[in-house]
Amino acid sequence: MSASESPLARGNAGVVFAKQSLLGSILLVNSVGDFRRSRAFRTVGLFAGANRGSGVSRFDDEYDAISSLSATLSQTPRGLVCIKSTVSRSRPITLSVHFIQFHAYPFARLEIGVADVPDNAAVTMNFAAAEAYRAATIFLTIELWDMYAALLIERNSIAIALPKSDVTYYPQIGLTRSEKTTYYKQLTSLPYWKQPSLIIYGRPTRAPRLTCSFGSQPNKVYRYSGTTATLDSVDYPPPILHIKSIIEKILNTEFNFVLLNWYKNGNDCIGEHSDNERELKKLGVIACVSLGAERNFVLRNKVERRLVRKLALADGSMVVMKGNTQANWKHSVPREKKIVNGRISLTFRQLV
Ligand SMILES: O=C(O)CCC(=O)C(=O)O
Ligand SMILES: [Fe+2]
Repeated sequence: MSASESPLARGNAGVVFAKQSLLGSILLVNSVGDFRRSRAFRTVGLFAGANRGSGVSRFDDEYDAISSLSATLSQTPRGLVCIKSTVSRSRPITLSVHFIQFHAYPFARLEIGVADVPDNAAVTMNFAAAEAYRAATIFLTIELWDMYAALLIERNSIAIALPKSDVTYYPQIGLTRSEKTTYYKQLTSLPYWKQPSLIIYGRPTRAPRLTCSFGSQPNKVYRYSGTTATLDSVDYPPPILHIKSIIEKILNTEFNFVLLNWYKNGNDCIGEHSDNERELKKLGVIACVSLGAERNFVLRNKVERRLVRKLALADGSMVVMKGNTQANWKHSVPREKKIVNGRISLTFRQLV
């Protein structure tokens, strides 16, 4: 079907379901046919395709190449519900159809299946058969996709074995390559960045990095190292909202404050400290998402000073500190003169 024949172009295809999910916007259209790229119909598709095997993968790295979307929604024997979705692309390649089957309410067991089908394989969207349970099923399925994504991200996480601490490294939180670069760019162009002044050993000092902060409660202030982070805005900029919603799903917790650090190059850094201010919830969670250049994150035991663990924080990764980590360990992002590119860290916190 050529683009001009596309149902969307003819205006007779409608969105039957759209939801912002852990994986981006999920969209089902009520007709098989060409899927035209437009702002209103952003990301389509789930999991299949290019980065298969890398954990959570999505189409949008390649979505210029996507030409059509179709999906099958059907109830299989034995009460299984199965959803298949496939996206055809302009380039002839083998597509993957990924489907989830859940065996029994309330989904004691979740099975993920992957099968390759030839490009442009005829796939029907059988809404007639699906009508009765369509809405509920789609909703549940998307919840399941989210669970699956969280599961994959969780499965790929690395518990950092350090005494008296609870530190986990998530190599990727599921952002696409293009999200990582656009979010970095969008965040660097925020108007709020400033160089905080800190009191270090009683002396006022300019911090070797830029910061800004956002939170849900306008009157909250957050003091650290002798400075006060007042909220720059109670409106989280869109990239932060997206990242916040992703990590809240992965970690199954909520954050009401985020402090951003922008290290313009390897000369910028943050000295050893622990985040144990009284404004922070006792034994709360601090989740630190990285965008941009890879930097080392160094944990050092407060008593056994030679006990040190260095983590390289990749673009799109997250390190999570919980429990008594702050009580027993300090962390820093040391100067690394050779690094020319910038990095932003988003440190999500829980203020009381
Ligand atoms: O940039 C980082 O990864 C760490 C930032 C940090 O420790 C903080 O803001 O408290
Ligand atoms: Fe910190």
